[in-house]
Amino acid sequence: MEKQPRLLCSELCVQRRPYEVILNCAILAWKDVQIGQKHTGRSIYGSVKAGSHCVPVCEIIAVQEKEDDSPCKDTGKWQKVPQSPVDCQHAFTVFYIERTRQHCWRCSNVTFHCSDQSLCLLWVQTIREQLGLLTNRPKRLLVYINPYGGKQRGKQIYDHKVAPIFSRATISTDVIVTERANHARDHLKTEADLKKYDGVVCVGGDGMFSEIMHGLVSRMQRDAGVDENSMEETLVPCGLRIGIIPSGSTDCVCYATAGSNDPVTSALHIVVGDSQPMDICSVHNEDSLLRYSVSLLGYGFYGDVLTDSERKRWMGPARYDISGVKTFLSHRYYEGTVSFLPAEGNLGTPRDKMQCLSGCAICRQTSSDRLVSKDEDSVSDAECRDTWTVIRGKFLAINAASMSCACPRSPKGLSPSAHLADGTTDLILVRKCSRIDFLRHLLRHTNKDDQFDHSFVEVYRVKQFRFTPRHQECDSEVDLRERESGAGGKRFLSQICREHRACGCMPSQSNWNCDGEILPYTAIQVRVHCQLITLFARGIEEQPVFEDPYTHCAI
Ligand SMILES: CCCCCCCCCCCCC/C=C/[C@@H](O)[C@H](CO)NC(=O)CCCCCCCCCCCCCCC
Ligand SMILES: Nc1ncnc2c1ncn2[C@@H]1O[C@H](COP(=O)(O)OP(=O)(O)OP(=O)(O)O)[C@@H](O)[C@H]1O
Ligand SMILES: [Ca+2]
Repeated sequence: MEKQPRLLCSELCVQRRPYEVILNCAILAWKDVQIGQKHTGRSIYGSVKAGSHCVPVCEIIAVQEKEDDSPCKDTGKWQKVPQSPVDCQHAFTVFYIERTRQHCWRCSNVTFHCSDQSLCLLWVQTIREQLGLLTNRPKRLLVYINPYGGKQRGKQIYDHKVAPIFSRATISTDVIVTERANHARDHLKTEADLKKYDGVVCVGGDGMFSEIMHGLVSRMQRDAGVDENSMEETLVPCGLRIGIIPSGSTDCVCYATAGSNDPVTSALHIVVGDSQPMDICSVHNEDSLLRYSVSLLGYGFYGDVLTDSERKRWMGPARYDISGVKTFLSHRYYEGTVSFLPAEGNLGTPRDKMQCLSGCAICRQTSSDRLVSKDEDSVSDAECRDTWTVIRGKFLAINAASMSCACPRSPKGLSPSAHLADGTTDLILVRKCSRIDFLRHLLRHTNKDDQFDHSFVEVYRVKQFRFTPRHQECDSEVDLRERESGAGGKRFLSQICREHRACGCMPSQSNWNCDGEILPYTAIQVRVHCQLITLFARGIEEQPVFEDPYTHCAI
């Protein structure tokens, strides 16, 4: 990293030891002057080895002056801190982000004691000025809490873990505790004065996130006069960022965008004003929009798990495991036709093992391509090229994963290489197979083995897809023939019905699981809308890099 000009450099006391403290516009660093040169290379992430510490300014949460004669933090006793080497009566505390286990962040702090008040004020003022330059940080948030999501701890989590962080960062909030399902969605769609806010936060699970996303996306389209029902329309992106404080049963949107489902980590991503664009699928039946989806659209296995689990909501998160085992044992398969428009260009493949990490090159490339060609994903162009692929078959599961869908149950997710913001979804077709093979496939979602490496599994990266269940294929085929051949159509109809009886299969059908909601139709048409919303997140960070913290702190 290039050396930045110093804004301040002083000798201050930390825990009664003298430290050389430096602030430039990129970092705050402090080094124990007695340990001096002995330190070795180490993490850029504010760790504490060898008496040297370094925190990027963009990861400082706040700075606060300490009252005179307050109890010394280090001893807990009321006392005047010793005068040597510097007088320590005047002090200020810096609150900053510290990385802990597995992508989790914590709010840490350090108190610097100064020789005189003017020096203390200078430090406080200069750090505040630097923080003031970080214009991506939200100042006013609208927060919706679902008190009944997950283990029903949403309110408690917000009050005890999140509100104190927002208040430390001087973020003002309007908080609404929801009173019914769709309360948040409807409020956002019709009532909320969005101009007052820099972002919207939901406290809950994927269902609650879905409410917020539907409210905001619909509001944007309505205000812009865009018809959401039409698949051909280019939707207008949302201006407000969305934060997720996870307290649901699966929390897959939070887990796949932050790397954990930890409420404090999510609150800190909001405070520092992170931005992660995200794709959204619109799901249609004929000329009407059914819903939007950001994570899983699943027919067959995941549809059946969800349908069964809805009757067991009272069990909390365990309902998915019980319904999962039950659905697995029932081993139902479904017939139908899947058609899709494959993704073109350098968008990778679902089996390329290129995980979508923070600053992902594929998603960044997609962003810049979109700036060049605004019309790049227009439906009519694609359809004109007539590149639809059609697959008929018997399936245990048809899944579309617009992101990895990583969650605590499956840390690498349904499609480990799916991208958050590339304008595509990964279509996973699991054909009819034996129970033991299906179990092998499911088990691979929980370990390092490749869940797509089975003869009965196919996976495609697509921009649009359609599904028609077999019984509707018959109907539409009949309709078409009847229309085409007039009276002769009646003969054709009876022939199809005879064939159907002969094959002995009951026209069974499943439901679509759309991000945890059941869709009322089985025949659907889906289109991916690239980067329609932005979250307060940064994607999953790579493991820390090691570097000399004091002089070459990489940021
Ligand atoms: C043997 C162990 C196999 C474990 C396999 C685990 C695979 C888990 C994959 C999870 C993918 C989650 C995708 C996210 C979907 C969310 O938009 C949605 C809303 O929150 N959640 C669900 O639909 C909730 C979906 C929850 C699905 C749970 C499925 C559990 C399957 C258990 C099968 C057990 C077979 C045991 C045989 C003896
Ligand atoms: N006050 C409320 N009363 C009843 N239901 C509500 C209320 N507020 C929100 N909901 C609904 O509760 C449903 C589930 O909420 P949420 O997503 O927070 O938890 P979950 O289902 O346990 O978690 P996940 O979606 O991660 O599996 C959502 O679909 C939401 O619409
Ligand atoms: Ca995607």
